Amino acid sequence: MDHPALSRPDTSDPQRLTGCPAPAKLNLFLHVVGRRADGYHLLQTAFRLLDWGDTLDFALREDGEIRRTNAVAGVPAEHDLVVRAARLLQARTGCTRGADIALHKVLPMGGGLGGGSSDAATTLIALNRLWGTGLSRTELQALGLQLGADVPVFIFGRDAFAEGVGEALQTLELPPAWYVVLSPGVSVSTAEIFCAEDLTRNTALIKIPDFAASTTRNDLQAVACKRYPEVQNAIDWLAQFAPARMTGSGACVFAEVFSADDAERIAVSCPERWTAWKVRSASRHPMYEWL
Ligand SMILES: C[C@@](CO)(OP(=O)(O)O)[C@H](O)COP(=O)(O)OP(=O)(O)OC[C@H]1O[C@@H](n2ccc(N)nc2=O)[C@H](O)[C@@H]1O
Ligand SMILES: Nc1ncnc2c1ncn2[C@@H]1O[C@H](COP(=O)(O)OP(=O)(O)O)[C@@H](O)[C@H]1O
Repeated sequence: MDHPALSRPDTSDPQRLTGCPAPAKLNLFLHVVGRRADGYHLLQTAFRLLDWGDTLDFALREDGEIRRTNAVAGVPAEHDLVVRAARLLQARTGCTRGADIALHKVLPMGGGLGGGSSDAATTLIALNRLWGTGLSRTELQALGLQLGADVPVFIFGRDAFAEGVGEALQTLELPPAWYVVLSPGVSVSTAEIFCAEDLTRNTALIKIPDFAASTTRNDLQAVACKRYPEVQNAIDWLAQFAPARMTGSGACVFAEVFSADDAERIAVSCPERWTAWKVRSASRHPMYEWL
């Protein structure tokens, strides 16, 4: 499937920010290298930002209320990371302003594309500007980590090599690339995959320069494929064209291809029961300069 590229928000009205992008990510590799006492896993992973994602609109409210103004299938407003992010920023800064928030969902949920986390990151960046709360990038990253391990990288705003639970970030300089991203039509719970008895949790540490050359993998892939055979089927199908692997805890799988034309050709030949997208990398978050 084709999709519009992400654009920059409209900032012409000081009372609102419309068309704020929330890009997807891929985990180019993901190694589980240990486990913390609280059960969270220590990782090494490479995050790649994509020129594809959700968009959000924010309108200032002076009464302090946080309202999501549209329905989102499968995500009640009170559970939405967007609403939780807005409340967290209020609590952290003592801000008495509120917002109406519209979330235009494009990314498949439970896909390992980080959609919910990116929505939350965009909310923190946008409201920090709309409310004039003035937190720095580092402060927002720390706040975002309270919402989920994947939130900080979207505030960091660049391709990154990540350690810790995904919050210790170093910039990665990667050449532009085209990908085919394929959703095998199942939604995978991140917690379910990390809790699995059969997950390998002791992969040896690598150094950043080894990343391209070394044999990396996604340690979560075998676990997800065992529980969701369609993920393995999707990898096998995509691997006919280029090396294919799962992103994050799944369910989406991806392959880097040589050109936009190759991506298009492969995406349109995807079996009907799945959905495939032609996607370009984005080396920076479109709102990177706001922090
Ligand atoms: C696997 C990754 C790779 O980028 O992405 P997704 O597949 O979710 O996109 C992330 O580590 C997911 O980050 P995120 O989706 O924010 O996870 P969180 O909400 O913080 O955690 C959900 C659950 O996953 C487990 N979890 C998550 C991250 C981590 N480093 N170790 C864990 O054990 C915990 O059981 C936690 O309760
Ligand atoms: N704004 C949001 N967008 C998507 N999912 C959300 C959102 N807020 C909360 N969630 C919850 O988070 C779960 C996983 O979200 P998502 O980020 O799409 O997947 P993943 O973590 O696999 O990348 C969803 O199934 C949903 O229950």
